[in-house]
Amino acid sequence: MPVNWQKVCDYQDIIFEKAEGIGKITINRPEVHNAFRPETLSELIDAFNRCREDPEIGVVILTGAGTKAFCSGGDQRVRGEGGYVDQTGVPRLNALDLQKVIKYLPKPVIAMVAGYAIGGGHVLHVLCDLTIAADNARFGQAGPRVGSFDAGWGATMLARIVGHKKAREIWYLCRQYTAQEAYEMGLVNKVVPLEQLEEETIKWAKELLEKSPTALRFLKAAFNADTDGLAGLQDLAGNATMLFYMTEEGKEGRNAFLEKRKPNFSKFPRLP
Ligand SMILES: CC(C)(COP(=O)(O)OP(=O)(O)OC[C@H]1O[C@@H](n2cnc3c(N)ncnc32)[C@H](O)[C@@H]1OP(=O)(O)O)[C@@H](O)C(=O)NCCC(=O)NCCSC(=O)CCC(=O)c1ccccc1C(=O)O
Repeated sequence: MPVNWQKVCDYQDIIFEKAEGIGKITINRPEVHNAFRPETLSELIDAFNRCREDPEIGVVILTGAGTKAFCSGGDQRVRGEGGYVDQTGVPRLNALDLQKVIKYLPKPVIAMVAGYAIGGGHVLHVLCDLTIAADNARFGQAGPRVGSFDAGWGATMLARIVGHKKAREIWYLCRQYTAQEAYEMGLVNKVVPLEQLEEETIKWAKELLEKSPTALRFLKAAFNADTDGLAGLQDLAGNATMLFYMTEEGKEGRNAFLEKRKPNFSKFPRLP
């Protein structure tokens, strides 16, 4: 059954739609294989933040317009000195800000990849929770060929996923890998014929929507905490605080303060 996507709001470089609990964000610059410029990244960050705020959305799909590319990374035409130059003349590296937003969105993000996922575009799919690839997908890094590198999550998360030897090969040699090769190295979750890509991705999204949102939220935070040191722990701990605020024990502390009495925590069990 096809999903009846409804546009959420207007953007210049992206399309943001939602339906049936799923947010779908599409990089819409097919003339440059969906390369991103600073404005694209600002819009993506805005759309992801809206997904975070929207209680109707439980899963987000990130994709690229057309069948030729998911995303080919930074738009080399606007690369200046010190970053990618926006329309006001300011050089930016705001792909890094988008990476944080995807990684810390407390909802699963699925990369739906047809065609090229290259350079900074490849890093985006690496940071998504899951990747569903069409059989025409091609994956790779391009930095050392074009005088760039992502020595943050772009390198280190990739190594966590495919292992150090393979990650070094991918980054140092800038080769491209087929969808099947990416599947075999654990870089994508499923490969399907191009014409089934959206149907299969929606199937995975709906399966996620049947699961406990709090369980998924904590699992995502735990996977982040494993790699992100104190920042990851801060996020995991924030989720724990959110849950604690929902308990009677948590509420007793607040109520006692507001009622100007001593809190009575004696009724709460000290479980083993
Ligand atoms: C993806 C290709 C291998 C596809 O090749 P092919 O099918 O032959 O198509 P083309 O004819 O090359 O491309 C069609 C059309 O698109 C234009 N185009 C493609 N990619 C880009 C791009 N990245 N920027 C600008 N334009 C692009 C291409 O010129 C064609 O247009 P015409 O008008 O027809 O000429 C191949 O396209 C390819 O290799 N593309 C470039 C890949 C690449 O080098 N990407 C950049 C890597 S570096 C990067 O992404 C860093 C950005 C980043 O995220 C980052 C990292 C670390 C810190 C901070 C940041 C940050 O904030 O940005």
